Amino acid sequence: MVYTRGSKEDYDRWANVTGDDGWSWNQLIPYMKKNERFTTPSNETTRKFSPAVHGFNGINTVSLQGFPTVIDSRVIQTTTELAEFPFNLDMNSGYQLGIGWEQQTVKNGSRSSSATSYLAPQFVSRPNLHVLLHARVTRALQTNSNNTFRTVEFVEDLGGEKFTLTAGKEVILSAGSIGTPNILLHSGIGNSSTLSSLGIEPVHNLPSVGQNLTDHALIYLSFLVNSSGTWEDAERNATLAAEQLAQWNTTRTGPLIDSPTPQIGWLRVPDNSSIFKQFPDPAAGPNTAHYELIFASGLFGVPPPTGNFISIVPAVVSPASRGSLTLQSNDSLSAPLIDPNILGSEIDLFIMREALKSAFRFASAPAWQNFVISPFGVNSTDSDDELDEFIRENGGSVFHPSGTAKMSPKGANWGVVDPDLRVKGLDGLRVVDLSVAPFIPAAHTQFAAYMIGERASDLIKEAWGQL
Ligand SMILES: Cc1cc2nc3c(=O)[nH]c(=O)nc-3n(C[C@H](O)[C@H](O)[C@H](O)COP(=O)(O)OP(=O)(O)OC[C@H]3O[C@@H](n4cnc5c(N)ncnc54)[C@H](O)[C@@H]3O)c2cc1C
Repeated sequence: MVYTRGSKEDYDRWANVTGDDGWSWNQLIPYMKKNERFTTPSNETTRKFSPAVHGFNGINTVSLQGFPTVIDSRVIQTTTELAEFPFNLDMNSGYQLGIGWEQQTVKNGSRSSSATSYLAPQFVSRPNLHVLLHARVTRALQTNSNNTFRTVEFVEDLGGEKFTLTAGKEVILSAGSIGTPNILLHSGIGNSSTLSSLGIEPVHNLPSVGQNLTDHALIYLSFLVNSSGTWEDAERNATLAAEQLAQWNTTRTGPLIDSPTPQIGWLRVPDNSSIFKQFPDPAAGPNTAHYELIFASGLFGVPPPTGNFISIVPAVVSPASRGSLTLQSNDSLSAPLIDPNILGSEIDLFIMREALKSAFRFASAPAWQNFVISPFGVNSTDSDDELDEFIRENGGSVFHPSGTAKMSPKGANWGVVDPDLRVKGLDGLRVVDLSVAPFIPAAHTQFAAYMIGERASDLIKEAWGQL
């Protein structure tokens, strides 16, 4: 439900690297507005966002926090106390740096998603749209000639009969950053020699398929606090939890109407950090975050038997590390091998360590006096080695896999799709999902997925003379 766009520089980098200005921030603005229906809770004023940068008539609802938490005023007060954490009225303006109110894809207290927006009942009932439930695509197949892939093979029961469908115009593959390269590889589209060694007939040599897997790493960092009113109250009290759920079920009010993160920060390590002597800056530009701080009034995961907690969760948002997705067998229903390689690059570990220290500094501002007791499970005085151990023991993913079928300029000998999202060198097959992102944006990634979908719909209409 976290709705963040990233920086203008993130998308301008897409445009630069693909040679297609249509992927730049300014060119994507109409799609941002087409996607977004910004709504404000009735008690809200403009003090939490900038109306100028939002769409109010789109399809997917974006809103602001609707229920207060015990951290709200303290987070905002800290932005007036520590200069390194400036307030940013609207992190979705294209300039993301600073601390501000989170925007969330929530409509009237419930999650707004592609299922409730683009596939809402009035759309899913269109006569020219057929949704097959429980169907799993196994491969794209050649249709007529070598270079044309307009046929899709799928099963309805795992291991059951295989069916095929052939599209009149083209096939749009939208299986996500894991599913899409998995299907392409089983179709013989990938690194030909690797596919041969697995017993898959190589059909089209595209070594970049499954490479460039990029994700955001996080650490669930919590602090013991001297306060009630955090999630743990309901987690340890079944009656209170049942009351909150009943309130949400009956009136869509109460603490369960929001995403868990009322504020977010986007920050950079200092430009003169020693690490930049060894590594280039992985961010898209000087106004793009290296790391994020995610604020929450509770501990993520199962809480210990006693104590109340808040979280300041650091995440590395412009990572240099790249993982990969490969196959373990030629069985198109077997799971792929995923190597996330999170924090695999030394600079990502450095940034995560600095982000942890930044979270400690944030929690030591005067605003948190007599509230924060101590970090939980780690000490702010720990050495770099101890922090690295804490990171390695507790690191995880923000669940933003991207880039495994990345775009490259037309004619490039690397990449998987052209800037119009057609698979390089093939006819009839287009990829429309986050796998085409050449770089992961410094943002939670649903927005980028929506932008790819919105622009793709125009590219497809244009290709078929319907724009
Ligand atoms: C737990 C979690 C929390 C997240 N929270 C946020 C958040 O708060 N904010 C945010 O911005 N982003 C969030 N994200 C990230 C965001 O959901 C993704 O970046 C986004 O959904 C990617 O869109 P996509 O279209 O590329 O892929 P997906 O949304 O993954 O869509 C791919 C679809 O293809 C289907 N599929 C895959 N393989 C096959 C196959 N072989 N046959 C048929 N169908 C197939 C899948 O079932 C899926 O429905 C979260 C992700 C996760 C997992």
